Amino acid sequence: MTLPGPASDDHDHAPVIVGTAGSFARSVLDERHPALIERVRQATPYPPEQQRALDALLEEITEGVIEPLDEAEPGAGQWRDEPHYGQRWPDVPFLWAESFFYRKLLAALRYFTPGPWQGVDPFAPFKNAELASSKLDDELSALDRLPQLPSEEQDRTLLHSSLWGNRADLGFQLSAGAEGLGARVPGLVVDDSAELWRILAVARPGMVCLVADNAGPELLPDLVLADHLLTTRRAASVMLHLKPYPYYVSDATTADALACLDRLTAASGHAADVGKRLRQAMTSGRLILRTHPFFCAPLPYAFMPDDLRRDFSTARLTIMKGDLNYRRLVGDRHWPATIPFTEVTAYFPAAVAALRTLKSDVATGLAPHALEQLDATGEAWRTSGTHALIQVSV
Ligand SMILES: O=P(O)(O)OC[C@H]1O[C@](O)(CO)[C@@H](O)[C@@H]1O
Repeated sequence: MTLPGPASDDHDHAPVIVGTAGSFARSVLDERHPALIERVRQATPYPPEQQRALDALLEEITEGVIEPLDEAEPGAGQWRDEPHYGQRWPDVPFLWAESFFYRKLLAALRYFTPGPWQGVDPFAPFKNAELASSKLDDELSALDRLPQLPSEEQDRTLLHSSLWGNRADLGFQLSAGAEGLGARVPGLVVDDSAELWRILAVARPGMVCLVADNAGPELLPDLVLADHLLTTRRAASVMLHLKPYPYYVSDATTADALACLDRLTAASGHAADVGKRLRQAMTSGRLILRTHPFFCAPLPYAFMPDDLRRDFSTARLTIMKGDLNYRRLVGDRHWPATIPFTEVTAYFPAAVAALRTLKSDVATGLAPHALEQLDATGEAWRTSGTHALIQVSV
């Protein structure tokens, strides 16, 4: 999974994000990852072997250098030729370091090793607690008011619930701590939603790819949006791309998608109707699940493999959810924030939309005056999850 050469000259110009001292990336590596190891230990009574492996991982990420996976680890071959071994974690690309951390965490917990712990999602206790929360009951009941809204308002409401659902990521909440998440800033940093609806307003609807991000409170509104696209005939089918294994704490896997469907069908009113329709859509092939291994790769989408490129190229529109997908879509670099979104996504094989709350340093496609205003606030608008955007490139 070595990063191939730059896709274009532009990729040479903006520095790749690494864990520079004092940076946001560094706080993730130094604070969030050790805290996550502790949370995982507390959530599940792992036996001594796994406890020792967690100790070793903690020591490696805090005091050591990056070590390859053990040769006996299933799938180790895919990570054999990486160029970053022997370096300190903050000194390599942040995107790579985070991705490899999650892979090593799963190796320590024997997630891929045949035996009693194979396939046990270490983040399931957190995901389950979120999905069971009564706050979600209220949000699902609120859907009953949807049919009374004018159709444009329905579109906007469901698109924005899916967008803001992205704040509900458990890794992010780990560092938000007791103060909780800052208040949302209502106006979007960029709003290309009119273009998004225009792309989907065609006589013969096509397939829409929805690249999911977090499970539970984000995936539920994503599924409701998928149902809305199908029922309003903006999409003939929806291909829902999920993670093939647990990743970035709350990222959605197939098990999480099925749990969300159950949560919908077990609700009442409109939510239950959505759940039933989506179950039918799955059995009839109009809601298609995919778990391509590339969704857990430490690479930008510019380096996606041909089969995934084919899926995206046959879609009328691909909707990328969340911050990590955004970093992978535009490249995890210190871009000038005013560089056009269309320029950094020019390699993408068809229309693509990003629905993201801002939770890392990357920003593109901002109008110069918007950037000035944001910087003038003195707030951490890039990383605090208080701001959001909808960007589209055709
Ligand atoms: O769930 P999301 O929106 O992809 O956000 C995950 C984000 O969490 C981080 O891992 C740390 O903030 C980011 O680097 C990443 O982009």
